[in-house]
Formats: sequence, C-alpha cells, structure tokens
Amino acid sequence: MHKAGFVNIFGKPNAGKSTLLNALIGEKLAITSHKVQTTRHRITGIVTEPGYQIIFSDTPGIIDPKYKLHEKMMGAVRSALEDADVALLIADARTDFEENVALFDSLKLKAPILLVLNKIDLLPPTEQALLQEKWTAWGKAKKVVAISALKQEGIKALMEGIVALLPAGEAFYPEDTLTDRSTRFFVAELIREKIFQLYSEEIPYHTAVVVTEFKEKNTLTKIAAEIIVTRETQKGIIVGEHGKGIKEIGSKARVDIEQFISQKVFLELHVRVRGKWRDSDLYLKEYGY
Ligand SMILES: Nc1nc2c(ncn2[C@@H]2O[C@H](COP(=O)(O)OP(=O)(O)OP(=O)(O)O)[C@@H](O)[C@H]2O)c(=O)[nH]1
Repeated sequence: MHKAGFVNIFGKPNAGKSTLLNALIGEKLAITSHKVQTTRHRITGIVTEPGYQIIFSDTPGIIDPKYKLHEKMMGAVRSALEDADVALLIADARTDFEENVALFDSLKLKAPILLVLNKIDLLPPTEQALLQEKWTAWGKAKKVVAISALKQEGIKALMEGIVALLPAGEAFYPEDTLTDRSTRFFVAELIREKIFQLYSEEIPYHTAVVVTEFKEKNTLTKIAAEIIVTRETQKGIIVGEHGKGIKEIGSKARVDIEQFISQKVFLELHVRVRGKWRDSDLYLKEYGY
C-alpha cells in the first residue's frame, strides 16, 4: 500500500522547527538562527521513497500578532493546521512543559499527533526520561520521540513514526520534487538569514529581502536583491562603515547561494527604506507575505 500525506511542524518560536525540517529532508531548505521568529512563511519540503511521499511544512513559531506581518505569519500556521494529515508538535526539551502543553492544547488538532522532544543533546539522560514520561502521560500524542535536530539524532525513529501514521494514497508530486517554493524565494531567504545571524536586536525584525533580478548566464548567475528596512538609521547600520556590513552579508550569502544553485553567483545588494512595510498590505504582498 502506497502512502502519502501532509506532515506539518508546529511549535513555539525557537523550538527547532526549521532545523528539524532540514534534518528530515536532508537539505538546507529552511533558514535558521538562534533568534526567534526567523521563519515567516510556510516552507514545504518533499521526501519521496518507494513506498511513500511526505510533504513536510515548517511553519512560523506561534505568537500573538503585533503587526500585519505577524498576522500573515499566523495565517500560514492556520492553513497548516487545517491540512495536516499528521502533526509534528515540537518542544524544546529545556522549555516549560506546562506552557508547551497549553499551546498544543489550544491548537485543537484533529490530525494524529507525534510529539517531538527536541534539543535532548542539551539535557542529562535522567531528565530526558522523566520528560518523556510526562509527555506520554499528556495522552494526546500517538508517540513521543526524543531527538536532536541539530545533531541529527533520533531522526530515523521519528521518520518511522511518521510513516506509520501516514494515510494511504498516491504521490502528490513527481518523485524528483524537493519543494514547492521558487529558487528566487530561497535566495531571498538565504540573504535574510545572514541579516538574522549578523545583526543583533531589532534590525532583523524590521527587514525584508526581495530578489529584483535573477539572470542565468553560461558560467554564472547574476542576482540583484533589495534589503528593505523601516528607518534610515537601520540602513546606515546594515550598510556599515565603508560598506563593510553589506559586503559581509553579500559574501556570506553568495557562498550559500552558490551551493544551493550549484553555480557561480554575482550578487548585488541594495538597501531601501520603506517606513511601514510591516503594516502595509501592498508592501507585504510585494515582499511575498
Ligand atoms: N543544541 C541544539 N540546538 C538546536 C537543536 N535544534 C535546533 N537548535 C538551535 O535552536 C535555534 C532555533 O532553531 P530553528 O530551527 O531556527 O527554530 P524555529 O523553531 O524554526 O524558530 P522560529 O523561526 O523562531 O519559529 C538555532 O540556533 C538552532 O541551531 C538541537 O537539537 N540541539
């Protein structure tokens, strides 16, 4: 019997959802950083094996919306709640058990649940066993699996648990499909990731990235992108003294983009100020939210 279905990942910000998606897919599709709310979209990654196809979705961490951007992010979570065949609820093993329970209960999921206890590499084994018992006693998960998404431990057992819960069905996508997102989308995400990794405090949360040009030539791909911020001062910080900041974003992003598209890249970055982009439907649409 062939199996196929949508397996959606939910959890608090920073629980490790994107790291888990990448570990399950075996490719870097979702960007990560140690800051919360790195993920803003629903990102799909597809695994096809002889007996099954799984369409995984990473979702933004669940928060109370403060900007229209946040509302769009939570819209992505809602759509994922509705179409899940299997729900992966991921909890950072070091965070508060009750808070995670409250969040997971509030989702009112109808799909079968797999509870994923992540970051166990940071926990003594005795604590891990206790926590695993607590989650089993919660009673709503078909299975509790302890993993380290970062160290890729426990992923095989998790995969087996997922396949067991998958409904019968034909594949939704051709077997060589890795994702439903465009290359441009991933290029913008890789640039955005560098901003999350290189700048502290509020800058990343005021930033969007749009690819304005993507031209494949014989030996190299020419890419131009705009980094959108909300204030002139932020532009100054991103550009940096003598352009040092933007050069660093550019050279780090270029290395990753070249690896992603397997071609040499010429990357041109510009910074643009757009006062209220996070609250403007027009700009949010233009920037892909
Ligand atoms: N030690 C350890 N760190 C991890 C593990 N999984 C994820 N992390 C780290 O936790 C941080 C957050 O990981 P992400 O995958 O970006 O988390 P997320 O849940 O997608 O975060 P949002 O985008 O805020 O929703 C990153 O610094 C990861 O490297 C793990 O198993 N062990």
